[in-house]
Amino acid sequence: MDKHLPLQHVIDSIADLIYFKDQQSTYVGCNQAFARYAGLSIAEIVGKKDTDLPMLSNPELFQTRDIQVMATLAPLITEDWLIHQTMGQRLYEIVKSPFYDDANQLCGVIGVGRDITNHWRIKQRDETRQLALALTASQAPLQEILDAIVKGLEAEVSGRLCSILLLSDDGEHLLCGSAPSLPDFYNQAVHGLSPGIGVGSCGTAVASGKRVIVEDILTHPYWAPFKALVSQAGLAACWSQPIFSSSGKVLGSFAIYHREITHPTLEDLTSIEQAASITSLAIEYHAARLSLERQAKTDLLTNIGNRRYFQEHAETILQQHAAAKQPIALLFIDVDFFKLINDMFGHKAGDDTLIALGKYFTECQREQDVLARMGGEEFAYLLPETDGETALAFAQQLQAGLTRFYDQQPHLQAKPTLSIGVAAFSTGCGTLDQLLSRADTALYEAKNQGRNCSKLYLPSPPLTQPASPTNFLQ
Ligand SMILES: Nc1nc2c(ncn2[C@@H]2O[C@H](COP(=O)(O)OP(=O)(O)OP(=O)(O)O)[C@@H](O)[C@H]2O)c(=O)[nH]1
Repeated sequence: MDKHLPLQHVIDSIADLIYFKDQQSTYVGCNQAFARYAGLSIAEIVGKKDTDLPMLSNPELFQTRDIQVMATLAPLITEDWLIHQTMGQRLYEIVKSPFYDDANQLCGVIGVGRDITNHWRIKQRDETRQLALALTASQAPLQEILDAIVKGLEAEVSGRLCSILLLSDDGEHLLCGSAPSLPDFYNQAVHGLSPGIGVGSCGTAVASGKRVIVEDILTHPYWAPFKALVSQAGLAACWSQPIFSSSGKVLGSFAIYHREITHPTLEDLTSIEQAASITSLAIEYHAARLSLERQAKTDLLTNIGNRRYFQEHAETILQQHAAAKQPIALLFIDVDFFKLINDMFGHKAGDDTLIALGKYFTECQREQDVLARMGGEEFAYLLPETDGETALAFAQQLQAGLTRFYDQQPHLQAKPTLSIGVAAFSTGCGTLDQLLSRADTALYEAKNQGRNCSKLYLPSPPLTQPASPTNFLQ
């Protein structure tokens, strides 16, 4: 090997960008990599200043740094975005050092720039992942987590617009999960579309379970039905990755759009895959949490709300009624002689009766009512915007309709009657405990009166006459 290779030949073999400037910040030389990046020849670069080069968005800053390096005689390391004609913006770590001639006199600045875009993108993606995990662990709303993932992916590469579409539970529709940078009219048009081959990149990705790369939307058959829409939104490319659950079910799609016709790099493909995988984790965790919450508030036997569910809802509704001074009522329902059913037919028959009653109460429930199994053979209804008399009428209807319901349940061995205590606050004012306690008092009265009836709690009237021995004698 030639020990005296010319310097130019040596530096041309280096992939980093290398350049030399004189004390006036005028280029005196560079390597081929630098010239290629600038889109000029080395000869064209020599004699130019930073302001003459197309790759710098802030050339004045670069010249100021040259002056700083020459004044301090110390190297300066910075990270800067440079504009590339075809690759867009790239992040470079630039090391500027003072440059000395043969006589060891300062004669300018030498700079070496290394492309650290991919390294930065990985770091950026890792931060997005950490943020999404932290938000998920802190039980943040799903919307907030999806927005964080989308914004993190957008920040990775300038010009990207990301979106998450979620597949509805019935698998029939695409629902907008997060797309903060896409125009509202576009999101509204996509929301509710049915996935299918040829329904844009995302509809196709969801339907096929495969990644769909469309580099030029306007010429691609998958986008034919949406040309006017994407033109209006100014979108040119869309790469879409299906989001899979841990069991392999498609949950939706993660998409990256560009405003110019754009081919994905390997790094882009890794990026979209990782975004889809962290999105899947957030969606599944959220669904598991919702399911746990639902289970914690559901009575396992009858599948209606339990006491915890009732209390949470009732407290809030009561407060709203008190503020609006609206009437509100409560029905406390107890199955008559239920112990006898267990004793005569066995526990399973008792369970079947409770399940059937849960179904009956659900059928009779109005949309605004809160129904729950309070424990054992006790059920309750909270009846918003209902006064005592109306609630009593509803309780009586429940009892009257029961025979018809039982007629449709031939499998039931035991068909017991109900006793119902009714209580109401005419202006919504009072605590839930007070309302429950009054309904319980009324229920006690119904039981005492022979069961199979409803009683409305009436506060005892104040005594107008003191009791006298004559009264007792009567
Ligand atoms: N099968 C079944 N029985 C239950 C369940 N929960 C509570 N029970 C039974 O329900 C019965 C309630 O009995 P009691 O409170 O004495 O009331 P009752 O027999 O309905 O009599 P009255 O309320 O006075 O009409 C008890 O025997 C409990 O064991 C359940 O989930 N399934």
